[in-house]
Amino acid sequence: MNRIRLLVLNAALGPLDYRLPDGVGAPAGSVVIAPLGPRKVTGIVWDESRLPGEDIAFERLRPIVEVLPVPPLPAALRRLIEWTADYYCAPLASVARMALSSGGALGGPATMTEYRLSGGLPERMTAQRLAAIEALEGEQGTIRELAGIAGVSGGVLRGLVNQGVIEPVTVAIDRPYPPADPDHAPPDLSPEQSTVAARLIDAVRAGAFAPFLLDGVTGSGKTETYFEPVAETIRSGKQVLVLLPEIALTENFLARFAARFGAPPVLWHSSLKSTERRRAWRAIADGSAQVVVGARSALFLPYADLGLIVVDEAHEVSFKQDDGVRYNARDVSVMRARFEGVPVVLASATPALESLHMAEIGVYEKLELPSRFGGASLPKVRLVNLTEEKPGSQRWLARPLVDALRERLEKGEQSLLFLNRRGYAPLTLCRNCGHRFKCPSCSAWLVEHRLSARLACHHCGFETRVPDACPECGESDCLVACGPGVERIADEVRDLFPQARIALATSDTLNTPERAAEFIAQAEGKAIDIIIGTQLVTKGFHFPELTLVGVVDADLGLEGGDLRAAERTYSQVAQVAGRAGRGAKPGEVLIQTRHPDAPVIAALADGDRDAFYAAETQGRRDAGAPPFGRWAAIILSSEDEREAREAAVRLGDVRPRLEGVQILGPAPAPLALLRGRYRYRFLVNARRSANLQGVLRDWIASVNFAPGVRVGVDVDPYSFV
Ligand SMILES: Nc1ncnc2c1ncn2[C@@H]1O[C@H](COP(=O)(O)OP(=O)(O)OP(=O)(O)O)[C@@H](O)[C@H]1O
Ligand SMILES: [Zn+2]
Repeated sequence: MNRIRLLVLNAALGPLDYRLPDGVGAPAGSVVIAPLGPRKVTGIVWDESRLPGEDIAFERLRPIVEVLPVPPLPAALRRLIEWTADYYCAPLASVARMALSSGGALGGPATMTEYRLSGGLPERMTAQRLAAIEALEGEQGTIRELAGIAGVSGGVLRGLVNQGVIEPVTVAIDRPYPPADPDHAPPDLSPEQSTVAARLIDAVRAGAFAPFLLDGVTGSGKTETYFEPVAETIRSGKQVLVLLPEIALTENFLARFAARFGAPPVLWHSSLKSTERRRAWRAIADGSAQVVVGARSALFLPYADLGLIVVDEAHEVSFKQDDGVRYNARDVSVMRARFEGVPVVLASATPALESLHMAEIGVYEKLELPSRFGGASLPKVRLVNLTEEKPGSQRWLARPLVDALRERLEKGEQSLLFLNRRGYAPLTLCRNCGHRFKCPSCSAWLVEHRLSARLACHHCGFETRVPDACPECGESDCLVACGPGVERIADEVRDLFPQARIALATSDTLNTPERAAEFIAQAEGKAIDIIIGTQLVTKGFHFPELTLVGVVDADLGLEGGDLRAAERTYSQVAQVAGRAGRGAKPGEVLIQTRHPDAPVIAALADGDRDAFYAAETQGRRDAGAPPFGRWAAIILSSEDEREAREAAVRLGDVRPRLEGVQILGPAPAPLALLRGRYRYRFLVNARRSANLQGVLRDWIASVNFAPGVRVGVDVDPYSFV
């Protein structure tokens, strides 16, 4: 049959049928270009039975324009796309788009011109030319790259090209990646690690769906351990996907990976250059990319032959995507493994409650690494009660923490201060008239960044110079910073210890892989005494000389009515605490708090993870919260506040009244204005047995919204703003 059904990559369009020109084959999954009115669209040939469409007579169908030269998306990936769209109430096209996230790659193989020495000599030899020719011996690259190597201008080299001294060569753009060697440098695993590795290797060999929770304390060597099943997968010729929560972590990971396997893995993240993105996409799709390390967006790529998925730091909230398709990469990973029929490993020292629950009910197999590698012990934790030990005015470090820092400085050991707040101060106001600096397009305060002399909105990216005078009353020298951010803590530390070498580690300072690498090198090389950082430094890093961790404000995360506030606080503090004492010297953790009796703080002080999870589990059970019940949020937004409100009221008027489904709202969202859009919110709490997605879909479909209204559905929401 040369009739095909296309999933067109445009969320506003339904499936469309086309005709295949004679002699053209396009099995399901093929990526094609098709005419649409006067335009052309990209589409994916979809299984007709799974995508109901209109019945249009064959004669009326238009022929497609061409089949793109890429492998068809495999069936397992098509099933994953369907599942994700269905579960997260997202348009199929929006999910499918994530699989085709390199426009360049879809064009097929391409070539470029590189240059190398031809062996000839110039008519007139100059000292500069001679030096360039010597430097380029054995090199090949673009004129730009060669100019860099030879330390001359491109003009000099082009002169040599004209004289035939340097010759052009045509090469494929997508050079193959250097192969990883599974037996390059295997470590000696501890007995504990070996047991876990052996179990995972068995699962790789079995080649069937098997979800694992790798629950190992900080510093237990989870990475070293899961590298063994990675090696086994490479041996079998299949591909591995390792998901990491943050690009800042990848530098560290890449170095360890290269040490173990003799070559770097293939990287995937949103800030890849388009040529790298193209090269990676094609290698993933043709199966030559052995190990892909990426952010959550790597999850939807068209792996030719996946053999294993690892989600490292699986508890991390950044696996949850909060715009576009709102999905949780941790959960979708498990689904992908299921459709692919391969093992998946969720690794963490502080697993999400949902993951632990799955292990408890026997769905995930739990593998444990209960002790640190190499005999290191877990750090001692001490609470600093801020209601008793008050820091001075405009100061945030209490006496015990200052003393502990001093002690480390005297001993030449490293400390880390953690405060999850970028910038200098979260709020700036005018002493004269009380004016507070607000974002013009969000209901949020502007955060002062002193390093860049700016006031910035952390929600929409709006930035403005710090003014000399108050824009409201015109008074100068009257602006006051309220509360601390990491930059302000750094000032305080500088004040206390002028001789200390200090490093700020935030997404503002470590915003490129080079800067992250430099920071790691300095910290490992003992060139830093005190690190002051945000959540960026809470995980993954291994600095053997670091013996003190100070949590500046453990209560910060508990503010705001977030469903997971306690869990997030627990994991953040436990993770950052886990950076202390990983080497030979024991570590100590000081937690500053105003609520030493709050269950989560007490559990952290006692190192009693089980008690914390037990209490948290009970709380969730009582509230019908996940994993015992289900949550979803609906957010209606519009640039016009009245339009948004009216849409919310109309949707509220037709709310379904069903057994086991409770609907709260509409109410203005806590972030009532975001990026210039007014937002109203419903929260839906359903029993596990209810068909939550079906209810949401029918309900939303029953209202015709004004064109300016956007309807966002967030299934299993993390952020309640
Ligand atoms: N078998 C081993 N042989 C040699 N070194 C090891 C071994 N296992 C772990 N290590 C080293 O111990 C340190 C801690 O390991 P790793 O960073 O993998 O721990 P982790 O469990 O991922 O910790 P976290 O959850 O805190 O990030 C690393 O420097 C690692 O190289
Ligand atoms: Zn803003």
